[in-house]
Amino acid sequence: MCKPLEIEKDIFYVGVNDRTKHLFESLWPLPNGVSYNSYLIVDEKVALIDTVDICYSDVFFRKITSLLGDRPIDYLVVNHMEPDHSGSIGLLVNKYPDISIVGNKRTIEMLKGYYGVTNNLVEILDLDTLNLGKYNLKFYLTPMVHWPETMMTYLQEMNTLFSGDAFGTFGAIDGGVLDSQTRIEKYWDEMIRYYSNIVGKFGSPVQTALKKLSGVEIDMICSTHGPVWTKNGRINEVISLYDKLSKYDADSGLVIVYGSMYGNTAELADTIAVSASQNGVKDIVIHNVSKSHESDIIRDVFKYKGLIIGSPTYNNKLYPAVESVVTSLQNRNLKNRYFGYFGGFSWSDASERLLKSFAEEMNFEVVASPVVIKQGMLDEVYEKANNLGMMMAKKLNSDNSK
Ligand SMILES: Cc1cc2nc3c(=O)[nH]c(=O)nc-3n(C[C@H](O)[C@H](O)[C@H](O)COP(=O)(O)O)c2cc1C
Repeated sequence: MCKPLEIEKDIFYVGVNDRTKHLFESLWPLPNGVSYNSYLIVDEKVALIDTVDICYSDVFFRKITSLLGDRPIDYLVVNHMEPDHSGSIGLLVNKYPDISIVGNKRTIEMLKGYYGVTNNLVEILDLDTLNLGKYNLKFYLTPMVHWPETMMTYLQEMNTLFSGDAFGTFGAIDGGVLDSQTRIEKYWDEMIRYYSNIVGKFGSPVQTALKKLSGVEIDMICSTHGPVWTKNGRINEVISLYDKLSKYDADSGLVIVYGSMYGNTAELADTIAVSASQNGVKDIVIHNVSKSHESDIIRDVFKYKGLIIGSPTYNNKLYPAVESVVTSLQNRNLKNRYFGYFGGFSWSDASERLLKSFAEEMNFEVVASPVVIKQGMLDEVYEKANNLGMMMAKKLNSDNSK
């Protein structure tokens, strides 16, 4: 069993890795696993920050015991009640019956609802502090990042922020817990996939939280998933990334998302991409909705400023997997995209109308007329597709030259 790692004086990592689960929230693939992070602060009083998924409680408790022996834990601070972090609370309370559980009003409601825990609760208000001896914890309520009870806990004397799911990423911890101890590049796309799929809807609350914390000196961020971000590592980049994603800002580049049964819509996608490329766009990603996982599509849509969606008409609607992507983007309140669309039909088109109303609802800037094929490809359709690729490239290039 891994011993708890002292990541900073008196702060110990007692989290666990999950390389077994295939789908996080039964939805999102975990090709590199995921970690459930928990931390112990050892002072005159001992505070545990969050717990882990109940499936890993055995390893978790053995880690804690190997560090503390018979010494009790005085406080559990609950930054987030999602069961991948709160799952071991029931067992924790059995093991440490005198432990005080610290949370806000919403946390306390959920503790009762999920685990029937109603004793030894310490309800804190925004900006309250808790003394542990030589260290003090300060609590920042950050509702809807990404649940209503979410809060962050700041260890004042160490400039360390325990941020809950914020700044977290998919990907188990392969040895190095600190970002400075591991090659961090492998986490980058997974962090965007995590943000865009799990937190993506809540750009505005994330912005509110970032503003609230803007005056706070932060040398280390301990989130509940993935590496610990440090001053000697990538903390500034991670904060900037969160800021950018939550503002729905994106890099110059193009995502083309399409569905196709018989190849006509796919051919249009390629034609548009070639035209965009010939007009100078280097970052182009094409996703076939029937093959790419939707979470990868959403990640790339959050990454890039240009978005073009294509769909055949299917039973007078969008192709089902395209409709699913469109709904997911609506759910995530995606903003500020250059948009184009294309489609196909055989007798009565719905794709053009539906993608047009999607663009209007999302307030996207439509860069060119849509391209729609009736049955097979015709020369005039190629021209329109070329035009769409070129107009998208012009938009993206003009941003780059600003
Ligand atoms: C199950 C099914 C339902 C369809 N529904 C419609 C429809 O409602 N209206 C229409 O005009 N075409 C409909 N089509 C025809 C397709 O939209 C058309 O063949 C299109 O070109 C397919 O694009 P693809 O070659 O990219 O697969 C349907 C095709 C299938 C297989």
